[in-house]
Amino acid sequence: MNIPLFPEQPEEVSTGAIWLARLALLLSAPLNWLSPRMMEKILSRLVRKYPPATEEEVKVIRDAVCTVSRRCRSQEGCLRRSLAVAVGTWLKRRSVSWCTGYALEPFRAHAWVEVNNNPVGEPEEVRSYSKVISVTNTSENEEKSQGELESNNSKPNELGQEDQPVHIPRASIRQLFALTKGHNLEFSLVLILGILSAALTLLQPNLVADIVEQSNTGFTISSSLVFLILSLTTAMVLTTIQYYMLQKIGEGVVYEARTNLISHLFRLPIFEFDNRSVGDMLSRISGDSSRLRMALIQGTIALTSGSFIVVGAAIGLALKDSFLFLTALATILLSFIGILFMSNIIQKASFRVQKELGKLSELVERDLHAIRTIRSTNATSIEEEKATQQAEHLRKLGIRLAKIQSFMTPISNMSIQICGLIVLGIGGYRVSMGYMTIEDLIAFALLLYIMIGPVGQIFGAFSGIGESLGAFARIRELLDLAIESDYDTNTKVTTISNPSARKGMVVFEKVSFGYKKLEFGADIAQKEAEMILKEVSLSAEYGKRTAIVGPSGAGKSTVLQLIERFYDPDGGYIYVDGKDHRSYSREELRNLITYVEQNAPVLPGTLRDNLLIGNTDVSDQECYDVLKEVNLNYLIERSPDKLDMKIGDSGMTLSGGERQRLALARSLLSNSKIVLLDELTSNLDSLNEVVMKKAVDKLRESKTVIVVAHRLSTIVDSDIIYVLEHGRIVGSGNHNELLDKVPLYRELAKEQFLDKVI
Ligand SMILES: Nc1ncnc2c1ncn2[C@@H]1O[C@H](COP(=O)(O)OP(=O)(O)OP(=O)(O)O)[C@@H](O)[C@H]1O
Repeated sequence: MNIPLFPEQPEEVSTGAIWLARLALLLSAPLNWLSPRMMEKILSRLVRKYPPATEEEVKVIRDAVCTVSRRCRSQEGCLRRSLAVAVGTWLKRRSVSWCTGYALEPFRAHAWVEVNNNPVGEPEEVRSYSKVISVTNTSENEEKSQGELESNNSKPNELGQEDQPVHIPRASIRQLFALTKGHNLEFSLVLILGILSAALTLLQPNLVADIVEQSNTGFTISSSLVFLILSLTTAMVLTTIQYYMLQKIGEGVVYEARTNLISHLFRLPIFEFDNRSVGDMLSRISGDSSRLRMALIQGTIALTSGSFIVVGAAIGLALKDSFLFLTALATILLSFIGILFMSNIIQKASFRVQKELGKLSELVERDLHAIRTIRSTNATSIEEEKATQQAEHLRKLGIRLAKIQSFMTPISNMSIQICGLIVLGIGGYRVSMGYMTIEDLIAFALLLYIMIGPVGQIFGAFSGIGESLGAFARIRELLDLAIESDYDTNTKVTTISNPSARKGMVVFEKVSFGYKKLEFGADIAQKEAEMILKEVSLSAEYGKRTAIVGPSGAGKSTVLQLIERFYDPDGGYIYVDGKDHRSYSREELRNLITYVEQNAPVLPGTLRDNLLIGNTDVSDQECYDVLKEVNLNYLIERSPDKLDMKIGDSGMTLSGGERQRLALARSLLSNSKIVLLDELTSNLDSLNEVVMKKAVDKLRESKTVIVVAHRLSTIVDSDIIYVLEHGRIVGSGNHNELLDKVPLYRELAKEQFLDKVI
């Protein structure tokens, strides 16, 4: 859902208002970078003196701002527009209130303008925003502040249809260099060093000219010679320091990009992982992040010392002969346009290389995970062939990129040579016509020579920046995805309460869900074929064991994933511990629940690490006790490292059954009220199955336990069993009741020789 924060088709306004809006947008632009509290301070200072605007006046400015600024479907957009309206009214010596707030869904934050506490022309929905900041137009005392915008000014995440990822995402140089924000001091130092070394370099031709002039009278150690040596060595030292500092900044930027990406990936909604490959994500963290360094170093050198030398030499050239200078400039500009065009192609080619590299990582990573299956099925050569083909494809793309890049150097060299030839040709002509002296032409050529290196540097930087922008675009593609909490709601969302959903219970009320996201406003009834769960109603009580059984693919694990809020239902309600489960923050909700996944994955690390995931407040003795309870005590007995014994990557050194028992041990240690166990006994022998049943029974005493199982022997004595078929509940009751009235259950029981009443 997109709330029209401001009208997308504003009313027509006068040209004067449009210009006022442009000015207001320009003046308010720097405010966009400030924290909401700072904005609040500045705006309240601005508006304090002036009388309040009328709603009509504000609407005119608002429509003008909406006409000038194109879109407003994000936090950033509404901030920009509402600030501009506030500044626009101030320019007209009027004032308004400026507010920001939280929306329940789908936006995290919103900003708007109020007159006499009424949002101007906003739809009803805005009233459901919980206000965070309000700057009033009457007195400072009335300024309200209810806390700061949470999660700082992180980039907006839009949820509209328009935001489908484009095929090749683009990133701008500004966005790339914004990564250096935390290194302003170092950057200023690099800039100063750049200016100093450029100044020293520009001095050198004059010093050489002096030395040549003085050498007419024989060689002497003149002050010019001393200065020349000094300027050469000082410039070298300054450049070394400059390079070192840039490398340092580069490392900082790579670190920043990497950590931002990692932290963002950890917070993406689960559905984002359904169609993305882990290998590709990893290559963005490792390869793409490293590529940012190159652009920053090359670009900054070119833009600091390089551009100063170019500007300084250009001024010198223009002073010597402006006509000749303009001719040289025209040739350089022409090749510059060509290079710019090629840099664009490099960016796209580099993006493709990175993307294919991601695919190769994905392929190898997947194979390495399934290495046992690959070996046992003799599929090594086939998989190797696939990886080789992908590497070959990558090689071809790399060569294509190299071809484009290698054009850059000859083009820049050729343009420089052409420039030199033109200067000499036209210069010679001008000397012969008496427009300039031969000494001036020599000096001109010398200055041009000094300029050549930095011009080449600048051209080269475009190639490097193009490549880094390709990599940065891939990083941004992930960073621009909304994180899980963006879809969060707050306590005010509590909608309908269900009297039967009491404390400690998990209740499903007509829950429908499909993995394929429905368009906004789509009728669920008409999309039944796409639904994995269809109007599922069930309830799991505290102190009882609730089982869900059914054929493979019926939707059993999906039920558990909805309770965890990995996905949100398309219809119906879920109540957890007496409340609509959307009324909790995800963190609160997950604190209430322990979830043991189907394959009981184990994190790489020690036995202790795995027992204490999410719950560090556990003593060693408790760990030993719980391991004994699940019959895993032999693990610590056979290893001298005890709880610190290492478990291989993904628990490879444990058997499937041991992993399941370890997962159960973890849930026995947790303090959560609700335990969800998905196929916990699939890998167990009958002895260990009995041990597990006992442990689950112990859990049931103080928790709500929901068990998903194929093997009916593990759940026949559950308090209530739900039978799920094709996403629908086809029966519920205890084992005996189900045998009697649900044919599917009877069939399942018969297959497992459990069709006897117990
Ligand atoms: N992330 C996903 N994206 C799309 N479809 C999915 C996803 N996860 C599961 N499905 C589909 O949803 C259906 C129900 O899956 P679910 O894992 O809930 O079944 P299940 O009853 O637990 O099966 P099993 O007993 O084999 O584990 C299946 O058809 C499955 O293919």
